[in-house]
Amino acid sequence: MVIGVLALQGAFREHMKCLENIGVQGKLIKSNEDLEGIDGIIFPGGESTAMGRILVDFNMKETISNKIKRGLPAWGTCAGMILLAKKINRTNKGHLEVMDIDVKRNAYGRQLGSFSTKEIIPLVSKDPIELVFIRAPYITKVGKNVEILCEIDGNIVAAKEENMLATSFHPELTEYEDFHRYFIEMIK
Ligand SMILES: NC(=O)CC[C@H](N)C(=O)O
Repeated sequence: MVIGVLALQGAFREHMKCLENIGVQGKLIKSNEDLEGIDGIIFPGGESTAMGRILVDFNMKETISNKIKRGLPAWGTCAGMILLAKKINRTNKGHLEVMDIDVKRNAYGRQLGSFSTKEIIPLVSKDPIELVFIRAPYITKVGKNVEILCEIDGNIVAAKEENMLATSFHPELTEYEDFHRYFIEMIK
């Protein structure tokens, strides 16, 4: 199994390390050609506007969006979740626009709104795992096929829809690999 990690900007190295830790081969994705031969793709945290613009500049936006719509498993963490969302901040605009969620950017405020917490996420881990939120978004609305995996203080921070997974937080920045294992199980 080979998991692509979008490597245009943001915390892609951390996701590569987590994949290595669980014995899964990662592949840095910097062009459409790199998309060949991958079994899934991860969109890391970073700046969604920057990543979205580079996807357009590199002519990757439609290619990736179509692959996900045709079933390529995809997981977005923080900015990566924003890339997947159909709607951002109640506009009708997104980036890849593949997952039936509306997201609010910088939902906890900007840098000062960053925090971490330990939670049990029933479908993902039986023990509490650390969730790290950095200038994080959250989901404000989900479509009928979206399964909510985690809510904190009434805000949706993790969800799944068919072949897609979205987390407001950064599992790649913690020692907990439960979400990476969960994503791999989604693919198997
Ligand atoms: N840690 C992150 O990925 C921050 C996301 C960033 N605030 C954005 O809106 O794109």
